[in-house]
Formats: sequence, C-alpha cells, structure tokens
Amino acid sequence: MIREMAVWEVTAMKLVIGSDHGAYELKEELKQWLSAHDYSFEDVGTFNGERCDYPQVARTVAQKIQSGEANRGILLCGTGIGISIAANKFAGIRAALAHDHYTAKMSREHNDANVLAMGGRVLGPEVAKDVLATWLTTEFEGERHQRRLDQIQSFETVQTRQPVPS
Ligand SMILES: O=C(CO)[C@H](O)[C@H](O)[C@H](O)COP(=O)(O)O
Repeated sequence: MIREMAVWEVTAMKLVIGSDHGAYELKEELKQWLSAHDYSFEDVGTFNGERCDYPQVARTVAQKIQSGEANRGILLCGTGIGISIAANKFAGIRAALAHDHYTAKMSREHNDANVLAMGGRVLGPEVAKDVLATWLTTEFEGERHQRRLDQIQSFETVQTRQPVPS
C-alpha cells in the first residue's frame, strides 16, 4: 500500500547534502527550502563556486550514510550524472538521478533511493524543489520491488571486474 510519510518520520530524517561547483547555487536554494520546511541537514560542501571534484563530495555523503550519521543524502552536480555514478560505487547506496516529479516519485516507490541526485545545470530551482519535496515524502512500496533491490544488493558481494553470475 502506498502512503505518504507521517510528520514524525519526516522530521526524524537525518539528511546530508553536498554539491560540486556546478550546483553550488542550487544547493544554497535547496538548503533554504529544507530549513523553511523544518528538515535538519548537514551541508558537506562545496562552500563556494570554485571548481572542485564531485567524486569527493559523493564519497563524503555516501560514507555518512554508510556510518549511520545520516539516513538520506542529496547530491548535486552540473548534470547529476557524475555524482550519482560515484555515489553508487559505495555499498548500500541507491542514488537516483531525478529530473521531475515522476522520476522522484518512482525513485522512492520502486527503488527506495537513499540518495537523490539532481543537476544544477539542468533543473530550475522550482522544479528542483518539487523533485526534492516529492522524494522526501514518498514511501517505498516494498513487495516485488524489495526482491529486485535484494538482487542489486547481492551484486555488491561479487568481486569487481569478475563476471556477474546469472
Ligand atoms: O555530472 C557531472 C560530471 O559528470 C557534472 O556536470 C560536473 O558538475 C561537471 O563535469 C563539472 O564540469 P566543469 O567543466 O569542471 O565545470
């Protein structure tokens, strides 16, 4: 059954947010939106518009989720592509690149995405806020989707660069 999350579930969420220079301005806008909606979050940078490397930001956010310091992450770069690729190298991370309301909703209902990736050079701030709000408040459906996530998780135990057994 699909349901929206209860207020206590939303406020208990520990968020971590990070971006590279390509989405620094979007990060600042989204932080204001999060504060206005009573979400608590940690900003791990970048803290200005100077060029930096998105894999480092992805690693910081992924490791905070792995350690339990945060339970959900928001990652932003120019397109959202590189930073989601990097985050998905970390065990237990399900980073979804979302561009609109539908992909944000599906990333939660079907994929239980624990990281939302967006592109600061792709989305305007109002669309990005809608994507974020949707992702934060949509529940995972479980059932058949859990079976598929279990299959994905089983790939994490396979040695890298070895053929994946069928
Ligand atoms: O997705 C990305 C990389 O795959 C991001 O768009 C980065 O923000 C982008 O590559 C940064 O590029 P820049 O020319 O160094 O600004």
